[in-house]
Amino acid sequence: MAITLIDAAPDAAIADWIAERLLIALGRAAGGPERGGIAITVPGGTTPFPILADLAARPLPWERITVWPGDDRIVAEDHPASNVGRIRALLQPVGAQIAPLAQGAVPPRFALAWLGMGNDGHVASLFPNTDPRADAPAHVVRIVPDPLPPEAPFERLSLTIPTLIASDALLFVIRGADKRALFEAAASGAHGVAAHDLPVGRLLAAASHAVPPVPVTCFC
Ligand SMILES: O=C1O[C@H](COP(=O)(O)O)[C@@H](O)[C@H](O)[C@H]1O
Repeated sequence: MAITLIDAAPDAAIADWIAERLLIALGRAAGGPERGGIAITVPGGTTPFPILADLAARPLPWERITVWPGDDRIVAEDHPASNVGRIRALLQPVGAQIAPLAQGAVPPRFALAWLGMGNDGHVASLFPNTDPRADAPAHVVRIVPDPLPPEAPFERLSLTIPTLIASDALLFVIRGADKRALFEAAASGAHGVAAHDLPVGRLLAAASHAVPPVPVTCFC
């Protein structure tokens, strides 16, 4: 599997990596059918926002970038738990187009699908008990986590594994030794079926089986 693990890096170094990938993707898109535009997806939760703030301060051509949340909590945009509200607050002022999730929406191919991961191995809002599996649709789904995560006890909207692997590259940014161990287990299967069967494991497996395989980088 084409997975590159990069040891815990400061937010600025991760922002450097992302900015470089965005510029490469924008260069490829110039003159293409999307008239030079690209779409990316970014995570919610806590980890991404300092990195997004760093990126927003950089002179990127944000007006050519459409940003989709990878998942969201079903709350008003001005609620502190709204991923799209926090993403919009940072990136709309610098010119990015923001695409709030809507149930049934079909996302574009992403130049970069940036993800976090929960302690339970959830990615986007695909939780172990509620992730649509073999029949996962290629559109945004509504999910009721079971149990509701105490830190954000809301119903969710989420991209699915088929929509996430319709990307040129996957990026994970995760923090902490426990999450790193879980990610490595999911990637290698070394801890058996359980880690592979988590949403993160199934996403990594789908990325590796895609044609061509989707490259994965993890800052962890
Ligand atoms: O609920 C969520 O949690 C995960 C992980 O968040 P973090 O706070 O541990 O970084 C996140 O990736 C997801 O987008 C979010 O909605």
